[in-house]
Amino acid sequence: MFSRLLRRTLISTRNFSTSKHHNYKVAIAGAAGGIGQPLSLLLKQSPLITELSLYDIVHTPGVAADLSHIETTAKIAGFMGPENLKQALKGADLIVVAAGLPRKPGMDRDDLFKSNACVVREIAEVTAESAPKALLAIITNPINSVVAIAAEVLKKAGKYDPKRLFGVSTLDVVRANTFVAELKGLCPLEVNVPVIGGHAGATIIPLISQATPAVTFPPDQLQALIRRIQDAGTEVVKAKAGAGSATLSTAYAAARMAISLVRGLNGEQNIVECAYVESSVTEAKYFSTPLLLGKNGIEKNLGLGRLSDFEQDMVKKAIPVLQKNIKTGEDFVINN
Ligand SMILES: NC(=O)C1=CN([C@@H]2O[C@H](COP(=O)(O)OP(=O)(O)OC[C@H]3O[C@@H](n4cnc5c(N)ncnc54)[C@H](O)[C@@H]3O)[C@@H](O)[C@H]2O)C=CC1
Ligand SMILES: O=C([O-])CC(=O)C(=O)O
Repeated sequence: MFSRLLRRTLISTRNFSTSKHHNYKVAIAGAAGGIGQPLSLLLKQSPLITELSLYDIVHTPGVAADLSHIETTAKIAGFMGPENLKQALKGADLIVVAAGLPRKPGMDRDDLFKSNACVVREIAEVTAESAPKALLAIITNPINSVVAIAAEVLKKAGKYDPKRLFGVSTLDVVRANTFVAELKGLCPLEVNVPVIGGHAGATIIPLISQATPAVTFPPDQLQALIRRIQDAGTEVVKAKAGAGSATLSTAYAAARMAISLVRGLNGEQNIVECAYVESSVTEAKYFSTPLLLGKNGIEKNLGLGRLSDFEQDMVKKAIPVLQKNIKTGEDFVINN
C-alpha cells in the first residue's frame, strides 16, 4: 500500500535542491477517526512534511503519542477539543478535513448533511482566522454540498481563494484504476482513469475513454464497470455492516491527494490530480476535473478533455444534481 505513496514522496525529495522547502505543516481535522488515523500514519512517512498537527474532539493525545514514536522527521502534535482548534490549524500549509459522521447501511451521503454541515462550517471559520493561506482539502461527506459551505464561510470572512479549496474525490480515481486494472490484467500503478463530476452516485463520472493505457469494453461490461465505480462506497458500507464506510482506501487516496498538494506547493512540475473545486467548466459551480497543481494550489484546470457521447450524457445528467447539492450547502450558510 505504501509503495506508490513512498515512491511519489521519495522521488519528490530526490528531485529537489536544498533551496526547496521540505518543511510543510499539515493539519488533520478528525485525526482520531477511521480515516484520520491511517491518513496520519501515511503522512508521517512523507519527508516533505515536517509538522503534523492532529486535531479531533476525542483521543488525539493517544494518537499523537503513538505516532510520535515513528522514526520519520515529521513532528507530531495532538490537539483535542474546539478550544484548541485555532492552535491546531495555526500556520498550516495544508488542512485536511476528515471530521464528521460516516454512512451506515441504507443511508445516502446526503443523509450526512445535517450532522456534518456544522463540522465543516466550524473548521472553515477557524481556517479563515488561523491559516487563511492554507490549502483546504475536505474529505467529509457529502462532498458535493460541504465544499460549498466552506467556500461561503471563507467568502464571508474575506479569505476565499478558489485555487485553495478542494473536495477530495481521489478515491474514485483510485477505485477506477483498480477495477480497470483487474478487468484488463494490468498493473494498477500503471493505470490512470480521470473521474470527473462529484462524489456521489450518478455524479461520479469515470472517463474510461481517457484511460491510460487506452482500454475498451463491450457496452454491457462498460455499464457494469461504471456502475461499480459509482456504487463502490456503498459496496464497502454494506460489507462493513454498520461499522462505517471506507476508511483505509480513503486514507490511501487522501494521502495521495495531500502529498500531491504539498509537492505542488514545493514547486514540483506536472502534478495532476482530479478534485471537486469551483469551476466554470460546466454549469455546475463546483465540478471535479483533472487539475494541474502548483505553488498556489490550482495552477490550471485541465477541463473535461474529449468525452464520448455516453460520457457527455452522464455529465448532462449530473449537472442538475450537483446544482441542487451545491445550493443546499450555500443555503445552509445563508440561513444559519
Ligand atoms: N471523500 C471521500 O472519498 C470519503 C469521505 N468519507 C467521509 O469522511 C468522514 C469521516 O469518516 P470516518 O473517518 O470513517 O468517520 P469516523 O467516525 O471514524 O471519524 C470521524 C472523526 O471525526 C471526529 N469529529 C466529529 N466531529 C468533529 C468536530 N466537530 N471536530 C473535529 N473532529 C470531529 C470524530 O471524533 C471522529 O474521530 C465521513 O463524513 C465520511 O462520510 C468517507 C470515505 C470516503
Ligand atoms: O460511501 C461513503 O459513504 C463513503 C465514501 O464517500 C466512499 O467510500 O466513497
